[in-house]
Amino acid sequence: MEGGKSKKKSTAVSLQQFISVVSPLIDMEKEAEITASISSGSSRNLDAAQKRGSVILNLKCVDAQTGLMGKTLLEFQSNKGDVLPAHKFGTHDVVVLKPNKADIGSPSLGQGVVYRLKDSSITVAFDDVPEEGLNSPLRLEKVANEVTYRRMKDALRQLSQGVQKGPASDLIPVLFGERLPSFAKKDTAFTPFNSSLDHSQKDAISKALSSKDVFLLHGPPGTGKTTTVVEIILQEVKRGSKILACAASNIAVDNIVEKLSSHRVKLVRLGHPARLLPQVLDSALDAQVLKGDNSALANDIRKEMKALNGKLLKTKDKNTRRDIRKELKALSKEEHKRQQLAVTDVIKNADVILTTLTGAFSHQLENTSFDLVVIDEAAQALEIACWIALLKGSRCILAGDHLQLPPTIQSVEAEKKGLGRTLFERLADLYGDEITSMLTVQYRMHEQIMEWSSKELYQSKIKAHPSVAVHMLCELEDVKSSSSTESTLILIDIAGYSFHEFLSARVLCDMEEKKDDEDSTMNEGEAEVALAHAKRLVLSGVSASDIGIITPYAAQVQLLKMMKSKEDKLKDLEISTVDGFQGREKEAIIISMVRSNPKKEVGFLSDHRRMNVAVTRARRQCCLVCDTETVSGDKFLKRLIEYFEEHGEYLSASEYQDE
Ligand SMILES: Nc1ncnc2c1ncn2[C@@H]1O[C@H](COP(=O)(O)OP(=O)(O)OP(=O)(O)O)[C@@H](O)[C@H]1O
Repeated sequence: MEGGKSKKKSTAVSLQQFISVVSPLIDMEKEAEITASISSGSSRNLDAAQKRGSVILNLKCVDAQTGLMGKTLLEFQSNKGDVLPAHKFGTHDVVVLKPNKADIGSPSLGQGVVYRLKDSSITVAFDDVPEEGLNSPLRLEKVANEVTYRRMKDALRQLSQGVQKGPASDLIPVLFGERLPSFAKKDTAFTPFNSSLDHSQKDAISKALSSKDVFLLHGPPGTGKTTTVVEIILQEVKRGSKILACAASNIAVDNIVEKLSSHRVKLVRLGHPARLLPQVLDSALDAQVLKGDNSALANDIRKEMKALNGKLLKTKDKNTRRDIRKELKALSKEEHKRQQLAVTDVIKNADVILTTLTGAFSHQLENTSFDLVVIDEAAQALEIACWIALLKGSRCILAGDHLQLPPTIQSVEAEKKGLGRTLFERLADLYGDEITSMLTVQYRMHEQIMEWSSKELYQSKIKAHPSVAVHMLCELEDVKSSSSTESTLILIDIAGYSFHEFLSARVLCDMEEKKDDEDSTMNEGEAEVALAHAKRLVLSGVSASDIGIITPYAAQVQLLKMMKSKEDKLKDLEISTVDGFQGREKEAIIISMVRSNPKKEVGFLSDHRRMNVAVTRARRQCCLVCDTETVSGDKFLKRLIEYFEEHGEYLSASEYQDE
C-alpha cells in the first residue's frame, strides 16, 4: 500500500484530541501515586502506610556489599519473622532508608534503588554507604517517582510542537490517522542471522523491513516475539540504520540486550546499573565510557588535579597559589569536556541504543535522532511513554500482544477515561492487518494448554511447535510418572467443601473468600489446596523452582507466601500475582482463582486478558484451583472450566485432605 492522504477512519484520534485528553490524566495518575506514597498528608500514620504497602517497618541490615560500578548493596530482612510484610515495593523503585522510629518528615540515611526482592529480604543499591544508624531497627519508604510524569508531560509538549519539526515530523501524522502508512512495493528479502526462524517469524520480519513508517508485530504468548525483534534489529543494522530499542520495563530491555550481545553489533545500554541485569553490565553506558580514550584522558587530568591540589595546600606564595588555581580551573573545564566527549563518542558510535521508554528522555540522547525506534512489550506501555522514544525517530516498529494485560494504572478515574489504552491497541484498531503480522508458532506450551487460549483469543491461529506440542512434566529429568505428573490440565474444584469438613484436626479455615485490610480478596482453604498440589509435584521429583502459583489477588499472594514459609520443600516455589508474572513461564503453573461466594461474583477475573496471561505461563502442566460454581457465573470463565473438564483431570479438593 502506498502513502497518501488518509480518509480518517472513525476510530482515529487526532493529535489535538490525544493531547487534551491525556494531559489531565497524567496529572491524575501522578496524584494517585503521591497519595499512595508515605509523604502525603493523608498518610501520617506509619502503620497505616505499612498496611498500604508504601513502607516496610522494622528491618535489620543483614549484609553490605560493594559492586555495580561503585554502588553499595545493602540487604534488609524483617525483625519480625521470615517473610516481609505485604508491600508494594518493586525492583527498580526509588526508596529512602530511615531509622524505624524517625518522624515521617525526618531526613533519610540514604536514598537508593531496589535491586533485588525476595519473600524474606529486600536489597537496595545506594550511591554512598549510610555512615551510621545501620545497626538499629530501620524502615524503607517508597518515594513517588515524579520524574516519570515530568518526562511524559514534556513529551506531550514536544509532541504538540513536533508536527512541523523534529525527527518524527513525518511519523506523527501516520500514527494519528492523518496519512496512510506505506510499505515498499515488494516484500524485502533477507538472509537470516538466526537460522531457526519459523515461517511466521520470517514473514513478519520481511514485512517489518518493508515498512516505511509503522509496523506492528503481534506476538501471542511464547511465539518468539523478542527473538523476532532481535532479528529485525540485526537486519536493520546491516542496512546501516541507527536504532533506538526500548521497552517499558528494564527486564524487557535487558532481554533484548542479552539476545543481541552474542552478535557483532555496537550496542549500548543506558540506565542506572542497579536496574540492569548483571549479565548486561558490560553493555552499560558507564562501562563503555570508561573504556574510551577520552575517559582515559579525563582520568589523567583528574590525577594531575589531585597533585596540584596537594601542591596548593603546601604553597604559601600568593602568586604561585593564584597560578595553581588558574591551572586547576582550566583542568577542571577540560576534564568535564573530556567526560562529555567520552559519552558522546559512545552514543555516536553505537548502532543500537537500548533503554526504557522513560530513559529515552535522558539528556545523553538530547541531540541524537534515529532511523528506527523499536518498542518491545508495546502493549504494556502507556501511549505517552511510547512517545518519549518515538519523537526521536522517523520510523517505528512496535511489538506486543494487546490480548495480554495492559499497563497498570493506579488512578481508577484515569483508567476509566482511557489512560490505559495503548498505542499498540489504538493502531491495531486503526490500521489492523495493513500494518500487522501475527506470529503463529508457539514454543512454550503443550498444545492442550495452548488450544484454549488460541481458540478464545487468537481465532485458532496458533500452532504448537513439535518440540513442545506434547511435552509433559513426567518427561523432565528426575521426575517420576504419577497421576500428578502425567496430566497436562488439572481442575481442582473447591465448590461445596469447607475445609473444616475434611481437615477438622488441622487449621480451621474455610473455602469462602475473605477481604484483607486493603480490600483485596483471599481464600485460605484454596491456598492450602494449591500448596498441597505443589507438594505432590515436588514429591514426584519436580523441582520447586519449576513450579509457580499465580493468583489475581495480592492478598492471596501474601497468604500463600506466609503458608509456604513453613514448608522447607517449597522454598524455591515462586508465588506471584498474574499481573506480576506476565512475560514469565514455569514448567508447572497452579492458578488459585480465589473467588468463592454465593452471589457468583468474579470481579476482575472476568478480564479475558488476565486469564489468558495466567493459563499461558505454563509449559507442561496447568492446574486450576477454583470454586467452579462461583466462577461459572461468568460465561467466559464457564467455557474455561468446561475446557479443563473435557480435556483434563477433574479432582475435588477433598482428594488433598491428608496433605
Ligand atoms: N524459531 C524458533 N525456533 C526455536 N525456538 C524459538 C524460536 N523462536 C523463539 N524460540 C524460543 O521460544 C522462547 C520464547 O521466545 P521469546 O523470548 O523470543 O518469546 P516472547 O514472545 O518474547 O515471549 P513472551 O511470550 O514471554 O512475550 C525462547 O526460549 C526462544 O528461544
